[in-house]
Formats: sequence, C-alpha cells, structure tokens
Amino acid sequence: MAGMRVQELGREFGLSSKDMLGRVREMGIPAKSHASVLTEDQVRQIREALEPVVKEVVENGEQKTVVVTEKEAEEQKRQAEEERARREAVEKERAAREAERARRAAPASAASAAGTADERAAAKTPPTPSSPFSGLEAQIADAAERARRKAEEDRARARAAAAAQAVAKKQAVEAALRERSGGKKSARPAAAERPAPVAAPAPTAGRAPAGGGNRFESLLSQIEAEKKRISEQGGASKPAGAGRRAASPAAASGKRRRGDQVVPELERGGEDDRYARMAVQVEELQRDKVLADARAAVAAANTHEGEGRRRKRKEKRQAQQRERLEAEAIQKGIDPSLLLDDSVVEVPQGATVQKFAELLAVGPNEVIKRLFMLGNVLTLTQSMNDELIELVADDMGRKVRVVSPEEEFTVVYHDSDDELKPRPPVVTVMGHVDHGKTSLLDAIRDTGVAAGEAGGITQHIGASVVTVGSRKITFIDTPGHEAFTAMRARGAQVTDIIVLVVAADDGVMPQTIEAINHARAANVPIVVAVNKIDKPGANADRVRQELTTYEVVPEEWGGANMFVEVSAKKRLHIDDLLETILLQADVLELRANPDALASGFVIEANLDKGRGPVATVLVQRGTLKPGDVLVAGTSYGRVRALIDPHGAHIDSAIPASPAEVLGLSSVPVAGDEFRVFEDERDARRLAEERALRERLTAQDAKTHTSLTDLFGRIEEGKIADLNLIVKADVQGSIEALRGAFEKMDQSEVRINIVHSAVGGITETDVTLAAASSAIIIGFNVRPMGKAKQQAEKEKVDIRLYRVIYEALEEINAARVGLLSPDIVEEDTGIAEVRDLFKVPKVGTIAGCYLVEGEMGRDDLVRVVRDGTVVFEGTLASMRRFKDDVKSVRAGYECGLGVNGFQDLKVGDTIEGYVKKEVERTE
Ligand SMILES: Nc1nc2c(ncn2[C@@H]2O[C@H](COP(=O)(O)OP(=O)(O)OP(=O)(O)O)[C@@H](O)[C@H]2O)c(=O)[nH]1
Repeated sequence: MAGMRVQELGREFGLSSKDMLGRVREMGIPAKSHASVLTEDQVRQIREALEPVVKEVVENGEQKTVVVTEKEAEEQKRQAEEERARREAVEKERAAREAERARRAAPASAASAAGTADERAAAKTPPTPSSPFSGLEAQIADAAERARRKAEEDRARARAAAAAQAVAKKQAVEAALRERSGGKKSARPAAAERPAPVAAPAPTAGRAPAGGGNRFESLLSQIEAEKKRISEQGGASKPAGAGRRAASPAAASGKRRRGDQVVPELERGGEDDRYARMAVQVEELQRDKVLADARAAVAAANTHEGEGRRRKRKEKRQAQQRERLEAEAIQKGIDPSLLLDDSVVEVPQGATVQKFAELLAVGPNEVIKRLFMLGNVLTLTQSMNDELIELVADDMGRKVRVVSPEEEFTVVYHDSDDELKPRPPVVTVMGHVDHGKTSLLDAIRDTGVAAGEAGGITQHIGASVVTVGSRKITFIDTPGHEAFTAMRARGAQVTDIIVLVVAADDGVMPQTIEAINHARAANVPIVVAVNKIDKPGANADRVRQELTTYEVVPEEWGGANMFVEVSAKKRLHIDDLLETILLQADVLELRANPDALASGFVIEANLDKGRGPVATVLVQRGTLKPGDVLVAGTSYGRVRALIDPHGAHIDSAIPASPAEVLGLSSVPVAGDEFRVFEDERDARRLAEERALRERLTAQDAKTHTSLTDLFGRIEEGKIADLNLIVKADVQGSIEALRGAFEKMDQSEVRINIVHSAVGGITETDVTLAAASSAIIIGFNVRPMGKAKQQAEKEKVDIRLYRVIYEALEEINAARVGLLSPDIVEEDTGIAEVRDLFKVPKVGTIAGCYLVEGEMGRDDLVRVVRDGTVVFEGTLASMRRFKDDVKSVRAGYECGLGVNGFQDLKVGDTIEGYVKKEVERTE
C-alpha cells in the first residue's frame, strides 16, 4: 500500500477526520488536511500510538470502538453531571405527572371497587384514562416514557460506572507510579489520607442499579468525591514530600512524573485498565517522541556534519586531482578535458587488438569485425595504430585517448632553489656555408686546450668542453642549423647560446638569416662572431649594419646582442669570444640540479665496430654514472663505461657535460632524450614501446607530404618543413625557384630544397622523396621509367609545372590552405614514336605504338624526350592504316601528327591526357 489518507485512518479508529487530523498533527506528522496522504511509516507510527488506547466497549448490545483519553474522561464526567441534572429534572416531571394521574384516577377507583384481579393489576400499571382512547393513549405514553427513562437510567449508570472505574484506575496508576518512582514517595502515608479504598467505587457502581432515584445521586457524589480526592492527592504527591500543593488540581491530575514509563500490572489489566494504559501510553508516546526527535536531531546533525566533512574532503581531493590532471595535461600538451573526462579510456600507443578490447571491455571479435569493416584485417596479437584505435573506438561510440609511452613515463622535474647549482653554458655555432664555423670551433678548442687541458687531444665525440679560467663552456661539435633543427625537431633543447659566425668579407647570407630564425624560434640568445677580420675585404661594421635588418643589434648600438670580431684562421680574439659567451651565460643564470637521476639528450650516436652502440649524451640534470640504467629513444641499457671528450674514462657526468655512453642495446638517434631509470624493467618497457611506436609511425609514413594536405599538416603541427625535390629542364629554372623561395616568408613552414637537378623524374628521385617526405616538383619534365608507378606506390606527390610562377603560386596557396580546386591532368595513353614519315602538305607523322592506355583523337598531348616535355599541344591527326580513327588502344599501332610540331624524333613519347577539375578533399 502506497499510503493512506488521514480520513481513512480516522475511519479505521472510528474518529472524525478532524479528530484524526488533530492527533496526527499532535504526533508531529505534517498533514495539511483530512485528505493528506500519510506514508506507510507514518500510518504504522500512528497505529502503534493509537491502537493501545483503543478499546472495544459494548453498549446497548452493539460493538462500538471508543477512543478514550484523559480529555474524554473529563468529558464523560461533565456529561455525567449534565445527566444528573437532566435526570433530576425528569424525576421532578415524573413526580408531577404521577400526582396528576393520581388526581385523575380518584373518581374511577370508587366506581369499580369490586373489579377483577386483572383489573386491579391493570389499575396498578397504566392509569386509566378518562375516555377509552385517552386512557389508552396515556397508557402508551406512560409505557414509552418508562422505557425511555429506563434506557436513560441504564445509560447514565453505565457512564457513571465507567467514570468511576476510570477514576479508580487512574488512582491505581498514580499509586503504581508512586511505588515505582521511589521509596520516599511510596513511603508517604497517602493511603491513610484516602477516604475510600481503590476498589470502593466498583461495588458502589455495582449497587447502583439496585437503588431508586437517589442511588445515582449517591454514586455521582462518590465519583465527585473520588475525583476531588485524586486531584488533591495528585497535587500533594507531586513535590515529593515537600508538602507543597500543586498550582491547580487539574494540572496535578493531568501530569505524570518522568521516569515512570511501564506499569506491567496495568499492561495486563484488560478492558478495565483503559485509563491507566492510556496514561502510560501517552507518557510513553511523548517520551519516545521526544527521544526519537532528539535522536533524529543528533543523528541528523552528525550525519550532516559527517556528510559535510566527507563531502568537503571529497571535493578537496577531487579538486586536487583535477588540478594535477590539468597540470599534467598542459605539461604533456594534451587537451585537459580529455584527462578530466572519466568516460575517456586511455589506450597505450600500439595496443594490440586484444589489449584494446580488454580496455574497452568489449569482445575481441567485435573489434576485429569493426577493423575488418574499416578495411584492416588484424589478428588479436597485432598492434593497432593511433588512427585505428580512435576510429574503432569512435565506431563503437566510445571515447579514447591514445597514451604514448612518453606520456606514460613523463616526469615533471621540480628542483628547489637550493638544489640548483650553476652549470656551464652549452653553445652551438651556426652560420652560412664557408663563413668559418669549423675553423672557429677548432680555434676555440685549441684555445681551450691551451688554457687548461695540458696535452689533451680532443677527440670527436659530438661535443667538447673548453676551459676558460675556472669556468667551462660546452660546445656542440656539429655546426650548422641542420643538426640544431634536427635536434629541436626531436624535442631536444640543448643549446643555451648560439654563436652566429658571419664572415666579415661576405656579410649576411641566406643561411645567416636561417640561423637567426632558428635561434629566435628556439628562443636562444645570439652572440655574433664576425669572422675573417684578417681578410683584406673585411668590413665588420657592414655585418653589424646588415644584421640589424634581422633584429640582431649590437649592444653598443643599444641592442641585445654581443658582437666579437675574430679570426679563426689567425686565432684572433678567440678569448674575447669565450669571455663574451660566459658573460652571456651569466645573464642567463644557468643552473641545474646535479643530485638526481640523470637525464638529457643524445647529441650523436654511432655503431662502433669494437665497442658496439656508442652514444654521446649531454647531461642536463642529475649526474650520470657507470652502472646507471638508461633509456635513450628506443635504446636502453646499463652504462658500461662513461668517456669524456678527451677519451678518458670518468665516473660521473654532471649537468652540461657531454659524455660517451657505452652499453646501450642499440644505436639511438641524435636528439633522443635519455633518462636514467631506477628499475631496468621500466627502462626496457619504455624502450620497447617506443620501438613499437616507431614501427607504426614508419607504417603511417607511407603517406608523405603532399601539397594538398600541406596546410592540414602545418596546422596539426605535424610538419614545420616543406621538403622539395626540384627537377627541371634547365638549371635556370632551379635557380629561379630557389631564389623565389628565399624571398618567401618561411616563418611558418620552412622550404628546403632537398635535392635539385636537371632532367626527368627518376625512380631515385621518388625514393629520396619518400625518405625525406618531400614533394617532387617538375618543370617541363616528366616521370621516367617506373618513377610514376613508384610514386603512386610510395604515395609521393609529384607536381608538374610549366612555369615557375605556377609552382610558387601553388606552394604559397598550399601553405595557407587556399589551394584552388585541383586541375588534374589525367593521362589517357602513351605512344612510343617508332618511325617517322614526312607527308607532303601535312608534315611529320609519327609511326607510333600505344604502350599504355587509350589515346583519344581530341586528347591533349605532350611530346616527351628523355623525361623532358619538349612540346605540348593537340593532335593534328590520328590514323590506323589509312583511316582516321577516334581512339587507339594499347597494343595497337597508329600514325600521329602533332599540331604545330614537326620536330618529332624516334624514341620520343607522345602522352595523351585530359584536364579534369577535382574537388579538394581537405
Ligand atoms: N682568412 C680567413 N679564412 C678563414 C677564417 N676562418 C675560416 N676561414 C676559411 O674559410 C673557409 C671555410 O671555413 P670552414 O671553417 O670550413 O667554414 P664552415 O662554415 O665550417 O664551412 P661549412 O662546413 O662548409 O659550412 C676555409 O677555407 C677556412 O680556412 C678566418 O678567420 N680568416
């Protein structure tokens, strides 16, 4: 049952809706009206409270449910009073009527003196009326009156008896409570004060019906006396022997002492104990209610407080976790929302199908099926690449985040101020070709050696350390921006200062500018070494002047760059340069924590025949020692030996120190980060996962950069360089293109011409393009041999142009994602010229063999000789034997004439093509 209305419950107890509502409210149960629905609990509570005080009484042969409370008892007394008054009035009236009847009957009795016994008997009962009808009426009225009176008397007696019993029981309750409440009170001679014993009213009541009219008087007076006595007694007993009277008898009689709850003898009392039970129950109810309220209040307070505390703690923990995740996400360069979203499942990079299924709690078959639908047939133990992981998850409506091993093992170093110790600067030398980078490094090393390392012969390990007084400077041996960029591309930020070498006789050159750009991109300060000042044409000021254009401004001119004029060849001012580098280092306040597990970058690595994989590492933090377990890229191992740039075995390498490391499992790559692990297993795991990832990346790399997706890739940050292989019919085109690129803004994407040459596009070009993810640009050249097929296979983008302008425009557009719709030249057929015929008035006709496809009469054609397009135009004629035809298919011979081109040669190819506009997909 869902609930019950107040009125329904009232009906159950024989109470009016109003009464029931009052009771419900008294119990502290909120109910607005009689129609309010009570919950099951509330109904149970009300029943428990009311049932003990509900008593079945029999009245006039009918069963009736009566609920009695103290108030009702008083009401009953009041009614008894009223009844007594009414009865007195009735008695009076009856007496008057009797007198009247006697007066009327007097003549009749004289006339029938000799009447029968029946008549006498009749005369005794109803008075004889004056007329036969009036007599009968009087008799009927009399009989009715008597019956009514009798019923009233019975009712009054019953009420009086009930009231008397109630009083007696109340008294018994009082006595019982007094007894239970302690010896002192029970010792009071209360009984002696009582005018009548407890049981007295009952026999009185029992006698009542036997008596006449006055027996009610007597009974009621007894009740009254009893009431008064109880009132007085109750009031007197209250102060517990103090002798004080209660303020009012009603108050005294209506209250109970605390602490007296259960009166077992009364509990057993049956119907007669109604009053007592009621009193006890009311008290119990009140006490229980108060206690329950109190308990509930305490519990609520505790719960709220506890809940509050718990909630606060939970909230704090969650906030901390959120902050930590956010910080981590920012550190790792990922979207924090992915880390914070609980529904995102983290899948390690290169996870197998089985692992993926496990992580997503789905059946492996389901994954395999979806992979199959996506065109990838993978088995349980095969790895999924990032894209597949995301695709399949997306397909399943799940959110995943591919976690790279790097990310998994990413550590955030926090060194306190006192742990940081000054460290030497790490310097890279950059500059234009032949401006003297190598010479300068040699000069510096010589100077350094001369200054500190007696007899030391610097061996090439990728970096060298020079000593200047008590200080050291570490130089990265590989000069030029290629190595610097390659390192940077791998995330290696090893250089603190760049020494920009500018030949004083040559001035600022393209690679000088590139070097400036790289330095700026890496946010590394530049110290300018104006070299070759020994040369006759040297003009250091011109160099200064030119560099200002690129915001490299000498300090003496108010700029931020220190300039030193040197001669690497003559070893002039090398000391000054070193001092200046140290000054710049001072400005940078370079510091590192040497007391930690070592980490840094690989500067160089190679496979030594005798020593196995050898890596030169630059320690950036901590101290590297032999025996350390390190991971460098996909390589890991225990450091078997540490060798310094002088070839000496050392037992530690501190921050900014280069050292050769022996003992690695494989050869790492320059720019790889290295890290010492406490646990060799972790090291192996990270290395293995990285190796796996590399293999997957290699698979992915099949799609090389193309102009179409160039912008997308730049946007995604996947590429920062656009590598080009330029093939042209003449050298001039290449030079013109190179010049044009140099003028282009290369701040977003740097354009590198990886390779350039005159001639058709060869398979070697395609291989090189695939290796360097380059785009092949051809000016008036065509792919030769199998180059085209290979390019298709390797997904190398080949772009063919006729003029430089077209190429520049398209590259520029591609960089900003504004490539116009692609006009694709779709090859139709290729014909080989095998013979030549001179036809009068028509010109040269080429006897051809269709080697590929199907060429149409209206196709555009180009004449290609040694991979170079020698002519482009349309066909003048297409014939098979003597007939003009619309098309010729592969395997057939035909005669082709080219409009406006007579210079056809045997060995040329005539390529047919059509132009088609293709919607861009990006
Ligand atoms: N007169 C003079 N010649 C110098 C000086 N420094 C270098 N050279 C010469 O310039 C030429 C190029 O020097 P390198 O040190 O090889 O220049 P680089 O920048 O390393 O050249 P790449 O490695 O090709 O980029 C050599 O012939 C040097 O001898 C100098 O201070 N004075």
